Amino acid sequence: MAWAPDSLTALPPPQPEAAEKPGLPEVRGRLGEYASMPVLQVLRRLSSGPRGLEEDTAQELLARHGDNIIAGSPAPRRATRLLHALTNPFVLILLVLGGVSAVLGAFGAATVIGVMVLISCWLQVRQEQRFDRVAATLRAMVVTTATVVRRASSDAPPAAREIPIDQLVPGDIVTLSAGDMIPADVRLLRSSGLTADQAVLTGEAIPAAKHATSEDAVPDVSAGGRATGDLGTIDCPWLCFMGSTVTAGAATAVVITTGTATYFGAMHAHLAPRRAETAFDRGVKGVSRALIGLMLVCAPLVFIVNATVHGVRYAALWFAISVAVGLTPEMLPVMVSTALARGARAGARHNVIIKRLPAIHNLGAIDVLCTDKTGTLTQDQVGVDRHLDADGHPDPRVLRWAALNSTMAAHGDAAVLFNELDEALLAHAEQTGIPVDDVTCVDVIPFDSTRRRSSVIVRAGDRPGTDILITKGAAEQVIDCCTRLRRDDGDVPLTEAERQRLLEFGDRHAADGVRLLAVAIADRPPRLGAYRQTDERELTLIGFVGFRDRPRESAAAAVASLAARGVTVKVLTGDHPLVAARVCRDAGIDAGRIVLGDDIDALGDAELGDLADRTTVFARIDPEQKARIVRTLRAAGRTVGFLGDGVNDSPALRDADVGITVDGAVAIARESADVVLLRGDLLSVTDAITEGRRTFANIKKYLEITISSNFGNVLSMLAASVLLPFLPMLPLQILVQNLCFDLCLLPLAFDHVDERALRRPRTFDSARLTRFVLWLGPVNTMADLVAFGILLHITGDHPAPAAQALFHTGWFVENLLTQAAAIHLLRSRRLPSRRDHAALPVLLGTAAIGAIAMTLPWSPLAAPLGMTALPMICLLSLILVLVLYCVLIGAAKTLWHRIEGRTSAAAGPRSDGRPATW
Ligand SMILES: Nc1ncnc2c1ncn2[C@@H]1O[C@H](COP(=O)(O)OP(=O)(O)OP(=O)(O)O)[C@@H](O)[C@H]1O
Repeated sequence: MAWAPDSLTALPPPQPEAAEKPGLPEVRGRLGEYASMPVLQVLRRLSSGPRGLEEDTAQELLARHGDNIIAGSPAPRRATRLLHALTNPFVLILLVLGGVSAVLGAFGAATVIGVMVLISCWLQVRQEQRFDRVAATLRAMVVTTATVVRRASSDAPPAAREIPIDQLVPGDIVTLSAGDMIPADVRLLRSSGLTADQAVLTGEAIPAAKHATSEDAVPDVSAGGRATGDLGTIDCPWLCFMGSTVTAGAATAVVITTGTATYFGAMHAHLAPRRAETAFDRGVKGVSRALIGLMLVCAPLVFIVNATVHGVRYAALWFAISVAVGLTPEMLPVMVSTALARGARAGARHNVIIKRLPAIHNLGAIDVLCTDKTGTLTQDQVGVDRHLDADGHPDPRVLRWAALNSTMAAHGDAAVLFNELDEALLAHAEQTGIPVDDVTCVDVIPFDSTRRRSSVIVRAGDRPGTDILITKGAAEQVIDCCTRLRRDDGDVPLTEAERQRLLEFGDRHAADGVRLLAVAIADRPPRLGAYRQTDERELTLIGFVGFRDRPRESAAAAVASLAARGVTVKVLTGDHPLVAARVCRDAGIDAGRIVLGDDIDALGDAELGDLADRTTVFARIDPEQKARIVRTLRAAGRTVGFLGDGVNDSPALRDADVGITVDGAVAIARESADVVLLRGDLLSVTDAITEGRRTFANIKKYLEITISSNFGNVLSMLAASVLLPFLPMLPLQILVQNLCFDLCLLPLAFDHVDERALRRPRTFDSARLTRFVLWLGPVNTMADLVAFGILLHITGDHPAPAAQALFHTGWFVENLLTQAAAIHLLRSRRLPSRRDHAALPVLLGTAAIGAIAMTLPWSPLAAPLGMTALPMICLLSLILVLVLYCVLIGAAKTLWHRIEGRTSAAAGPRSDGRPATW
């Protein structure tokens, strides 16, 4: 199913002018009209021309048409958010329990439950609003732009410049090249080898060929009996549509419609969200379901035991309801969104922009990072190092042909493909004074990562009547198309032995870290029709140009730090295997046996998954092979991050658990990625992963502490039901205590995290969480049982109702104090110390619980809550129980980590980087 690019959809509310949304038939009709007109008429209708709009006119048009955005996703109103919060399963459970309490006449309990619902919903609405604001701010830092040709005034020359795509207006002239997002619905004016990925609208993965009609030709609408409306469809070759992307080639086009009036705007409601459910969503859902299950088992059990032992059904029911409320983690959604928003803000401080907030969890869980080579392991400062003839002698003529190929790639005013190699060639040609403007361009067969070569066809003034085809590209790929070889004394046939020699020559340079492009040419008779890839044959090889890109100094340290964090780095490159090996060596990566793209096509998914697990470097792979490697690694149970910045990386960026790109990446890479690094090196990825783990560690802490503590309480209540002749705590008191505990746990989202928790990939593991709760919950109960014994001993002489009030108050105080202590004792692997202590918000939260416990029984609220002041002896005894609890829980936790550590060690070393459970 198609997905919608973020920069077009996740936008602020629509402007009034853009609010009227035409339907699909209307949009198609309008596009069909434009498609059926000659180009000049299209330009006249839009009051535009090939020199572009004047800036003032563009501003007027912007005011009239509104921003070029899709008015489909206004921020939900507060009431909608509130409704959403009310339908959260935890809140629904509370509402049901509150309703039942009210029907049974327990108005106090119903009121406290109502307060809990209100607080939980209010916090959730507020937190969601903050969450959206953080997400919008971060997205705004990754602006997608379009290249537009405009004039400052009517007599000023046209100038091309980048503007945010939301500023485009009908009539704007835009230039498109590989990797660009098509920013509006456009009619092509000129094009060269253009193909567009329209999957966003059609779901069809194979790019569609697009071309302009000749300048003033009226498209033949009668051909095939096509009505005007049909021309407004996706299939129309001279229209390109907002949201699709240029996969190859280049074009100049005029904007026909923008924003909601585009095809994409009309379709938007029917498009799928950006991504399906993530591992994080599934994890939160799984834990929520487990908690609801626990509550559904425990609460009836408490009711049955109480009703059987004491026979008081109503009281037992209220009590069971309160237990159920206590077990419901209604603050979980608030906690999760608070932690994610904090993580995203912290990431931004490290120059890491997290475009989709739930991706933070997946960042922390990454155990394999697949990366391309240029810009991550190298500095992306490519320079021409050598230019050699076919015999390996320096030859400036080869440089000139190669530079001509690069210059002509800038065909008309649109760059067909202009990557770092072309840039380096042109810079070098300029420096050395080699002329590259003495020919005219006839056609371009653009570069693509599967062919790994690009061709241009030129005419030179001194060779009238001949088209010269110039091809440059990966040595093997160009040599494959050659039948002759240029020598000083003339061209000779390319024999098999020569072919082998040339390939070995290429390998020798590659082993030295030099990217070698072969350059070949051929004369062709002039023709009217376009040139195609099949014309790249029977060429004459004239030589090679070699490039160097210095290794990034930080790469080795970054790779080592990723390894120390349990993340295996794999390099997926379209480059030569020996260049890849050299770059890896410089970056401290042991390349091992390098696997080539051609070797994996015959493999089934399972075989490839296995091979990918064992392989560090894949070379000469095309974009689909990159994506397939990522998919098979995921299918084999790995959590895969993919770091890339090119057009050829976008399928893999989308298929990875977390797509990571850099700020200077092509638009489609930035659209496909979840995370954008403002500083493009691997060290930023380490920062991003660490932030992901920190966020997840805090969510995990919240779950461990709240569930183990509540579970311990349930066990204590069951024990009390059997041992005591009365309920151990009043239902209302359970609810108040639960409310205090829940609120004081929220600051855990801002807590410090133990360095050890950041060392390994982490992911949701319900089984381990269950073991943790089953191990530590009963320790909680042990302390409670001691407290029960002491309280029974103290209350022995008192008359019954007063004794019960004292008992209830005593356990209320003891329970709150032990819960506050549990936050500090369980929040980290280590026991609290000066080096490892809670963050200030957590300290304040627990201080608040302590203060509530120590003041409530003496406050005016004591009587309504059925509490009484505690005698000093009782208080001191409870403090002793608290000390006992701290010793027990500290020992139990240390033992737990030891046993779990041993179990994981017995299960095998984790040098493979597989995610550790928490
Ligand atoms: N502009 C170009 N013209 C001709 N050939 C090129 C050009 N750019 C790259 N090539 C050739 O195509 C090969 C693959 O390039 P591609 O850009 O697909 O690799 P990549 O996976 O992006 O590489 P990296 O890992 O360095 O980012 C290069 O090794 C080179 O031989």
